[in-house]
Amino acid sequence: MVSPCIESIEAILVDLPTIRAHQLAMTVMNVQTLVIVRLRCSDGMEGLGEATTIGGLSYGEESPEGIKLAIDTYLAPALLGLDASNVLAAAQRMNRVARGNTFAKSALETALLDAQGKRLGVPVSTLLGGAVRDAVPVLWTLASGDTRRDIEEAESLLAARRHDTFKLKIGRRSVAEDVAHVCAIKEALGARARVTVDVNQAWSESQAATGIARLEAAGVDLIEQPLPRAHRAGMARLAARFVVPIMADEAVHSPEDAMDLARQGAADVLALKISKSGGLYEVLRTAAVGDAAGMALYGGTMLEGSIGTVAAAHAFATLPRLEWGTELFGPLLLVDDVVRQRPAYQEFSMALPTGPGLGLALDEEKLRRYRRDR
Ligand SMILES: O=C(O)C[C@H]1C=CC(=O)O1
Ligand SMILES: [Mn+2]
Repeated sequence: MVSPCIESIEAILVDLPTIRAHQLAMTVMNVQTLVIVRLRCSDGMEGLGEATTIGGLSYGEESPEGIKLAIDTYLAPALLGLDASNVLAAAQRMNRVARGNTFAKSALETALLDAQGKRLGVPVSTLLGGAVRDAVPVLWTLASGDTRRDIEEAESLLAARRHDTFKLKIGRRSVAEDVAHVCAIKEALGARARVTVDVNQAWSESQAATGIARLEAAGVDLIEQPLPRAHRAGMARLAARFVVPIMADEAVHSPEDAMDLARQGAADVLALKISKSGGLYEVLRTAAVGDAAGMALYGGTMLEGSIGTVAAAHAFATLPRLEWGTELFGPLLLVDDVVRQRPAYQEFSMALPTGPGLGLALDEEKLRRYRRDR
């Protein structure tokens, strides 16, 4: 059998407005930029991939423009001509030509997996060993910046049975203001919803000690990345001090990070993201280390559109234990997308598409409409 080879790779910047302002500790988003990867193979198969960041360069080291540059200039030329059906060999080549740049690598690996799944007529989750669930639980992030509006949003999503867990983005305002905001929302929702917070590294250890004590007393269920990512010893002291679980997000990018966090007792829960890990295989390796160390797992997002979100869902659907569910709501934050059918959300979950590959098809007209270089 002749192996199909990788013939061309395109990285396209797509700008999509959000349904409302999304306020995080480090930025306010009104638009999300998707880097859409289109990978064509010599057997006619086409694979799709996606990478996003949050607020350009304000969240992490990669930006949409930088991801496109890394793909166009370094990663795509290194992949052209390789066997399109050997995803791990392609990943190894990418790691040889570029350090880091995990978001770009994740988008390319996703496109290879999508093409390979279509080639074999099976979903991406089947390529990864098989899905153990056909839907993943999905929470919603309340981040309008306004307490009353957040409560209304939560009430309507609870009534629609779309979400029953809400993550609040804090760390923009003072600890006292943030705590008051969270407590008001938790009090309004009571036992009907789980409430978690994401501080996105914004607190010092003493601010965290004060803030978490109050949030724990108010019944908040989970505290995400309260301290800067390098401050693992501080995270370990917080994890030992409080009963409410502490989750690592920015602090965990790799299996080695997961191992070190486990050794230090610096997190009870790990937020997994295909973008941080550099792809689906690597996020599952990170998950395996955390799981083996007794840490609970959570499927995270970089607020991707449908393509990146569904890719992550295929990986998370294969995890034996996914105690904290996922936050794969990215497509719901966008007014539109570049696929023909967006993933379906109901009964507090997102259903995994069942078609070959990712199970998604590009909407050419929408791609033309929203691409930056139109
Ligand atoms: O977890 C993050 O830090 C990023 C992201 C996930 C949900 C959300 O609203 O922002
Ligand atoms: Mn986070």
